[in-house]
Amino acid sequence: MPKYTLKVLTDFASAHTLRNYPGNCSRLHGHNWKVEAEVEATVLDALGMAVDFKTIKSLARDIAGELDHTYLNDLPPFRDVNPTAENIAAWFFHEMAARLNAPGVRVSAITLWETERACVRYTEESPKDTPS
Ligand SMILES: Nc1nc2c(c(=O)[nH]1)N=C([C@H](O)[C@H](O)COP(=O)(O)OP(=O)(O)OP(=O)(O)O)CN2
Ligand SMILES: [Zn+2]
Repeated sequence: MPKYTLKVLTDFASAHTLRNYPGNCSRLHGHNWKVEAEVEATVLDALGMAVDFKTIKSLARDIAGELDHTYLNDLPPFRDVNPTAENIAAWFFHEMAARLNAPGVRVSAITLWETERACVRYTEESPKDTPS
């Protein structure tokens, strides 16, 4: 079966502190975060598109916009959850999945670059991928 993986890029700038971190990342500092959002589909529409890039760019930008120029620790999702790259990527994935309303298309991965040298890629295994 064919599989199309589409990827769009966006970014945001925000500050955070890592609670209980044994080092200087527990101090206030900021990053220019980069987000790679991937969605996958197995079928194309009559135009030959899995989903319009404009649709997924707009979604990714809207979600990134909620984080842009904020202090992440103050936002509801990160008041009790440390705003690590891992937790931000997972939150972004779930926000994107909840808002993507295109038949036969699903969010497959969010890669979040915290610096130019470090990123996390968040995915979710479907039950059929899990060994029994
Ligand atoms: N697994 C994770 N490790 C770290 C995270 C994280 O979210 N997940 N976050 C941090 C800090 O936020 C920190 O700001 C990152 O700093 P660092 O990796 O030290 O980046 P630098 O570019 O400043 O440092 P170099 O050592 O020069 O690469 C830390 N770890
Ligand atoms: Zn940091």
